[in-house]
Order: sequence, then structure tokens, then C-alpha cells
Amino acid sequence: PNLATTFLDLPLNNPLMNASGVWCSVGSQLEALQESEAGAMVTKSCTLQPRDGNPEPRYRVLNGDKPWGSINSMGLPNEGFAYYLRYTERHDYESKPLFISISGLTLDDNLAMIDSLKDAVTPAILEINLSCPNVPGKAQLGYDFDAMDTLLAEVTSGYGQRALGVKLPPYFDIAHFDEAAAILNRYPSVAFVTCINSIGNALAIDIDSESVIIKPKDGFGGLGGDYVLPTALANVNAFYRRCPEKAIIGCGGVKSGQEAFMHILAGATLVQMGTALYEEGPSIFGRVKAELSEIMEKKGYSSLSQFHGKLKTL
Ligand SMILES: O=C(O)c1[nH]c(=O)[nH]c(=O)c1Cl
Repeated sequence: PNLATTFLDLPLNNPLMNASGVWCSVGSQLEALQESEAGAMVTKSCTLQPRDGNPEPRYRVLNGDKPWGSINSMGLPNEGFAYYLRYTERHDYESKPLFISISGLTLDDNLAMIDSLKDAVTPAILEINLSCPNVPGKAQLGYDFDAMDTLLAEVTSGYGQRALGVKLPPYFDIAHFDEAAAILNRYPSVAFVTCINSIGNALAIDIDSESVIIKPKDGFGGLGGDYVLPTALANVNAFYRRCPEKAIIGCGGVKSGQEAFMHILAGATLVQMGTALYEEGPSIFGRVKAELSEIMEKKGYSSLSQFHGKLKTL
């Protein structure tokens, strides 16, 4: 079977990539992704200035020896926009496409980063993070529809209508799928939608210590891993159905070829891995590629297009 695909007219060897925030904050990690079998890669969401982020412990797997996922309240630690802009200038675009994720603390910061990016004329693809759940005092833009609309109006014009994408939080109500998609569809230059970010503000408890397990925000943090797969698939399919002109990138609960296949069936063109990559490292891309290929072989599919978005209903 052939795992090759295209995204915004760029050829990819396969549809697998990292989720922003995982294995992509510093040069050594970015180089490891560059050398890995990932079909594409994305940088850690950055702010205009470098940030230390929240106090540790701020990432944990849940619970015990067979973890079902992760909880994190990193707090947007990153090397600052200039660092990642420099990486976009030294990335090997022949080997795989690069996405750059930005998550400005203010609209002005987002516009400043976008202005620099536009002037840099880089092949890197912009993914704007509207869904960081872990910066104390900062509500997620993805849950404030008016603010999201305003930001997209400013950002798409600031970026000169160049193709870009948004990283959305999970939604849990059909009316919210409808409202979010209606906003996105008003911006043709929003060429892709990445669903989902972690399920925000979950709480993990350790019964031996009778305590929460991460330090920031009294233990509240974003949930990832197996726990979020059904919600991730729902958001991928909901936006796939509502935004026929846009590509969907699936993220959430992918740890093997099985979940990658489900995301593609639900409408994802590319598939991101977060928790599983954090735990296994970049060798995971070779493993999941082989597993996806084996599933396609068994089903008689020779290309992704034969089942992409072809989820059946009853
Ligand atoms: O705490 C974080 O850095 C973080 N953690 C997440 O789970 N999603 C995000 O978008 C971000 Cl920005």
C-alpha cells in the first residue's frame, strides 16, 4: 500500500506527524523529528517572548502501569518566536513539510508574529493555536466565538490571505460544531483545521497520596491519550462534514495504525500524535506507518484516498 499523500499541494511520504508541543520545543528535538519517519512536523506553540511555563511536575501519564493517557499543564513553555523562525530557515523542506505553531498571549502578539512570518516568506505552514488550556488567567480563544471571529478577521488579513490553519479545542455540543464551523467557513484562507487539542482542565488523583499529580492550577490540566480518542474522532468528522473546502488534521488518541486509520476514515488528511509520541519517542512513526500499511493491505486498500472520509453510518 502507498501511504503517500498531499497537503496544501505539498507531497508527503506519509500522513503521520507530531502534535504541537510534543518533541518539538528545542533544536535537538526538532532535528530528531526531521530525521524520523514522520511525514511532516510542527514546532511547539510559541509566544513572542520566551517562556519558562508552569512549575513542575506539569506532565504525567495516567494511571499506573497501563496508562490510558496523559495530563499536562505545561503553561506554554517555549524558546520564543525568533527561535522557531530561525528553525524554519534551516529546516530541510525536501524531506518533509514543516508547520510552525503560534499561540500569542494577545492579539497584538499574534499579529506581530504573523507579520514577521509573512515577511520571512518561508515554506513553513502556519497553525494558529486557539486552544491552550493551561495559561492561568487566559481563556481558550476556541471557546469564545466572538474573540475567535475577531482574531481570524485580523489574522487572515494580516497574513495577506496566505493559507493557514487553526488548532481547535474539542467541542461537545452539535450547536458548537455548527457555530465554530460557520465562523471558520467565512475565512477561505483558513485552509485547514486541526482537531483536537487536549480536553482542558481534567483532574487526576492518586489515592495513595490522596493528592493531585501535577503542580500547576491545583492539579487541573489537559487530558490526552486513549481517554480522548472518541471525542477527537467526533471533532474530526464534525468539521470534515461542515468544512468541505478545508483539510482536517486529526489529533487525539492515536497510538497505533488502528487509531490512525479511524482518524483518516473520519476525514483526517494528516494525523498527529502527542501522548504516544511523548512516551515512545520518534521511533513511533516507523511503527505506526507499518501498522497502518498492514491494515490497508488486509482491507485491500492501495492508497489513503480509497478510504479517506469514507466513514459509513448505519
Ligand atoms: O500547556 C501547554 O503548553 C499546552 N498544553 C496543551 O495540552 N495544549 C496546548 O495547546 C498547550 Cl500550549
